[in-house]
Amino acid sequence: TLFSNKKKKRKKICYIFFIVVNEFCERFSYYGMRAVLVLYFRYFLLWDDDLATSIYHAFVALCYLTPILGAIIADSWLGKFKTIIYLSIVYAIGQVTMAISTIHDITDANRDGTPDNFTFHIALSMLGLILIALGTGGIKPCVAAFGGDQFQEHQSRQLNTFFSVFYLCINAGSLLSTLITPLKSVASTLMVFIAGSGMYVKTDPEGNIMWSVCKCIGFAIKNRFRHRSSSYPKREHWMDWANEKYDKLLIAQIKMVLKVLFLYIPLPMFWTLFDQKGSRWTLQATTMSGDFVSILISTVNPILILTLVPIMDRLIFPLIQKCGLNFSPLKRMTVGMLFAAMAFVSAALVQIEIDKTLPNFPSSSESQLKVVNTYSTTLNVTISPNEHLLIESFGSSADYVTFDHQDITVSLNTNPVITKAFSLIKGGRQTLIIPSDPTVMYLKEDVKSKPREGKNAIRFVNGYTADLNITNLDSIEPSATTNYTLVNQGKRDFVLRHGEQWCEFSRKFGFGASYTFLIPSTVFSDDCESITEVEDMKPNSVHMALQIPQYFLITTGEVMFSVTGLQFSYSQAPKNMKSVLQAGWLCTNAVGNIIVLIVAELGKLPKQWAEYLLFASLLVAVSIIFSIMAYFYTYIDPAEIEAQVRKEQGLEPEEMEKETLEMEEKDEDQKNEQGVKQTKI
Ligand SMILES: CC(C)[C@H](NC(=O)[C@H](C)N)C(=O)O
Repeated sequence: TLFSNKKKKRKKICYIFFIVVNEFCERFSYYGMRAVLVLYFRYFLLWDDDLATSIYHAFVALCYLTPILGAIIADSWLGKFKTIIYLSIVYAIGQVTMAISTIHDITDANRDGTPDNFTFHIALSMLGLILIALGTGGIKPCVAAFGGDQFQEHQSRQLNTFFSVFYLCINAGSLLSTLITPLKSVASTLMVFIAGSGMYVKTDPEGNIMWSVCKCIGFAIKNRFRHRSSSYPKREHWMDWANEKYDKLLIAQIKMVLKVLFLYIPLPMFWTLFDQKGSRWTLQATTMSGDFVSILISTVNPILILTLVPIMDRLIFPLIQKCGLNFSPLKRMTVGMLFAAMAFVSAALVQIEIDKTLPNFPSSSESQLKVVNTYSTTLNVTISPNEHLLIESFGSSADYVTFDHQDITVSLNTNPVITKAFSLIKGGRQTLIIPSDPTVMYLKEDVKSKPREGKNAIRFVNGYTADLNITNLDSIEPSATTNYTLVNQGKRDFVLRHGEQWCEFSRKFGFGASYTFLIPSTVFSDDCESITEVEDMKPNSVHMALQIPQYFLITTGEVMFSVTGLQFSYSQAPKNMKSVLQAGWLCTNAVGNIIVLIVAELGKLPKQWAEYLLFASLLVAVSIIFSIMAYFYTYIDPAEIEAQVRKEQGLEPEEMEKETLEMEEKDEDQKNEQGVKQTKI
């Protein structure tokens, strides 16, 4: 017996391995593709930021809505195993379609590097994304529930460990996703999953269960309405009004599912905060300094998950249990929400620090102006009505001057005095460039937000007497100013050239600054030494390491909320509705994403820190509501309830046991048979 038990255990570990590796590969593919999706929209389809982010969030939301479809297919028709196989094929076709849509040569007849027919590429990529959403979302509830199905009722501890390992694999896949191409991983997902085929415990679908559930609920509501008069005796539960027509077992199962789904109503708020990691927090990072921006953003969450899940499972939760505290799943989820709220408080505090260092940008009714003087002497600049600036040669005004009107007149104390009228841009920042011939002074538009991704915006004013060529820039005419170019942090070299003459100019950049470099007429004679720099925008000074506490808090929250939610959704679902409840759980994520899309993108508060605090307060309020709902929730053992109902229906426990035994024996025979077949092959 001992030997056969050990053998069974080893076998189980083996086929659980196939399932978790399958999840690893799938998440690898999904996150790998997701990481480059916004870039594809921005730089291939040439969409603007807003459209790219909206379509991205809509795609993510779709990926978490399609689980309902997958669950219906699995529980009512194909069973989980076949659903995973077929939808994985759809998934792979989606990835191939998406990959084809990125080949610009297909419509680039004139070979200029730009596709000629954007509509074709957009249509193809949208089709690809829909197929991917169908594939990834469709299989998601099935894989988790299918993994859970491999355990027996008494193995609740192992089941919890399975879900923790399952979650670890999700995050390991997400972490490594940038290293290997997504396409290969979809193919390997399928192969890994099929490889374990002969070993799995496969539960059969029980007819069109979803249709029966809907009909049963519909009947209960109709019947209740028909018997609304007080002369009819009350029933314990409104679903009991379906007793006349429907099987007691089905009604009991629906009650279990509805109870859990009701509990899920407040949960999307957690995901609303969680999903802003990828949007608001990423933007926050671009206003900070530190040279690990991209690494931090894409890897900190999965790395923390990989560390925190084992710590929680092996240390924190057992310790809490040893202290005699009952840290039930719903309590864990509430605490998880509070951690997420704390993460947003931490983000707000960081934002307040950042705001102290940010430039004072103009409001929509104001205009800002700076003056740069490349004339040969110091100038007295008067901007009507009463702004007087003294600006040295090859220098600039100390900071931007803010005007609440747009029409200004500028006078220079040259001989004769030069006066010129300008109209400033409302809500904009501009620089008045005074060249060597001040009569042609002109306005140049400046950046009015922090350069993206911590880059630096730089431009050059040519005070040299002839055209100049600068590395990576078009040639600049005398007195002209280049447009901004974005450069990365670190030391950058520029070579300035005019005919045979050249000199090299080096500059070390921080993060998120903006500079105007003034090139004097002596540039070649002093080997670029005399180039002066005007700081239009200071580099970021709040270090990105300050974001670590908020990532730590939200990930701790995720471990408590998400891993527990996954286990809870499986354990509280009746046998034939496991995937449906997994899908319901995933839907809370979809709704959270939709809220981000609507509330966070449209209803922006003027102060970012205030928005963070608002979200934190909302989540605290929601977690209080959830804890009250959880207080009234009684944990159930679905198998026990089902057995009890069966017993009430007259099916003797011995018969049931016999039935179970027969099924187990059948399963074992089937597996042995397949094992023999495989050996023969
Ligand atoms: C959406 C889920 C929370 C889960 N994501 C993660 O675990 C992230 C990577 N920490 C998933 O199933 O992708």
